[in-house]
Amino acid sequence: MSVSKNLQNFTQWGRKIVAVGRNYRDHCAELGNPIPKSPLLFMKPPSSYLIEEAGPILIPRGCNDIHHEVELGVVIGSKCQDVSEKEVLNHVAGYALTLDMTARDFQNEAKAKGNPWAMAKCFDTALPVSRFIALNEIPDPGNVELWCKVNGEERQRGTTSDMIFSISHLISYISKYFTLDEGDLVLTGTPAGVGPVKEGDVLSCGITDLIEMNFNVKRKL
Ligand SMILES: O=C([O-])CC(=O)C(=O)O
Ligand SMILES: [Mg+2]
Repeated sequence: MSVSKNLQNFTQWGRKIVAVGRNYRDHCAELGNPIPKSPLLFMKPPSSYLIEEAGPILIPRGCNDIHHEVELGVVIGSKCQDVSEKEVLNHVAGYALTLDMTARDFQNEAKAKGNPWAMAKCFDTALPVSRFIALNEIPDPGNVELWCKVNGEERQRGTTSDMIFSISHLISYISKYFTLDEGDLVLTGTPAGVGPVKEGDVLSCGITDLIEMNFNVKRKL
């Protein structure tokens, strides 16, 4: 599809972000979570976007266990409402490399109490994001290798071919319940290897042979 209205700047559109959790078996196993029978969805706000030039990832106040989760993001190019799996790729404008930063201690507390995950997932700088990646740069989104390093040491390496629910399935499923609009972003879940970063660390992640991004980590004062 053609990319309209300067979608390259999708982070400035202020559009919604739908995140998928537990979409890789190895990540479900490492956190002791069951394999979902249907996609597990949560939201992140546009205020959590962090581009590389904008400064460090800020550990939220009171958080003592913030985790990296490298994920492939899908940028929606046109309205999706009850879209079939076959039609999904006609509505995709491009991609982005993302980090679904997670305050794991806040999330564990929320899980134990049966509460929502907003405090764990929505804080400022919780969504480091790359430049817009055009469709032709990722010819097969079902076979993309993602990696993540902390201070140069590899922590995550996985491929989107290991997703439990494919990108087509995820976007079709979401669109049956709520409308996705041009400029929205869908985070597709993280492979295994999630773990903590601390103040002073450098967090790097990439898509093999395509893109890399680096962020300093600081504590919010
Ligand atoms: O916090 C979690 O483990 C759920 C999640 O976002 C993911 O699997 O990517
Ligand atoms: Mg995630």
